Amino acid sequence: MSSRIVVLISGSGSNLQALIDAASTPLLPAAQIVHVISNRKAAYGLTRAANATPPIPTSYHGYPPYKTSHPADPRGAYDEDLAKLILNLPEDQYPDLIVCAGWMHILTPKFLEPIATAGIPIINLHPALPGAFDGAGAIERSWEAFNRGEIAETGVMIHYVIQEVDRGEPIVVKKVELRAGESVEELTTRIHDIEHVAIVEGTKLALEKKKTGSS
Ligand SMILES: Nc1nc2c(c(=O)[nH]1)N[C@@H](CN(C=O)c1ccc(C(=O)N[C@@H](CCC(=O)O)C(=O)O)cc1)CN2
Ligand SMILES: NCC(=O)N[C@@H]1O[C@H](COP(=O)([O-])[O-])[C@@H](O)[C@H]1O
Repeated sequence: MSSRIVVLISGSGSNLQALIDAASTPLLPAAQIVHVISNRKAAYGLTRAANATPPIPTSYHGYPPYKTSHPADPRGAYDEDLAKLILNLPEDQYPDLIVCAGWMHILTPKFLEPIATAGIPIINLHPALPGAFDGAGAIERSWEAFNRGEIAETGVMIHYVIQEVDRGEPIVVKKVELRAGESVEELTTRIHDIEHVAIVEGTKLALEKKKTGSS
């Protein structure tokens, strides 16, 4: 029986593509990407899902309308509906695991709590080492810190998602050495290549941990 993975994206989807390519191979055995959700309509990751064989169902769940429809708590209402979207997926798309793969939206308890109640772990890819450069723009900030002489290495991690952003238990941590004279673009390319390996490894481990009850 294949494990079912729902992937949340916001952009190009190169990490989603790594998961698509690895699913049901020895890199990620007995697993399938069953649904992709983007908070940005133009995310190329939605095209990657549509172009997969077989095509992967997708949803666009945009935030802007909630600013007017729910002025008191747009983020909470958005997150509540995102949880309902996932929990109401048909049986063959109901996830064993949710993977944030370049998902650029901070998730509140209005999402985290119903998903936790349903027993669905959430993991996230973050291009930094545990406890460093939490939040968006981590690659750029680590490059700047290196060039200020503050750090000598950065990294990529896959971690469980908790309310405190990027502070969930790490599953995979890969260190990345920083190189004098390297541009931020060159560093970004190196880090992206490492991300594509880490996200497959982390997803495999998270599914194994769920099966053995150790997550
Ligand atoms: N509760 C949690 N939510 C999220 C986590 C997490 O660990 N706990 N991980 C992030 C992913 N992420 C870094 O890995 C991250 C992404 C985006 C942001 C952020 O500041 N987002 C802004 C909007 C930015 C934009 O739209 O460009 C926001 O949500 O207001 C921080 C961290 C996913 N969520
Ligand atoms: N805090 C999370 C974060 O910053 N994630 C970043 O989003 C990119 C998504 O790329 P992709 O859409 O090509 O997978 C990733 O490369 C990662 O560095």
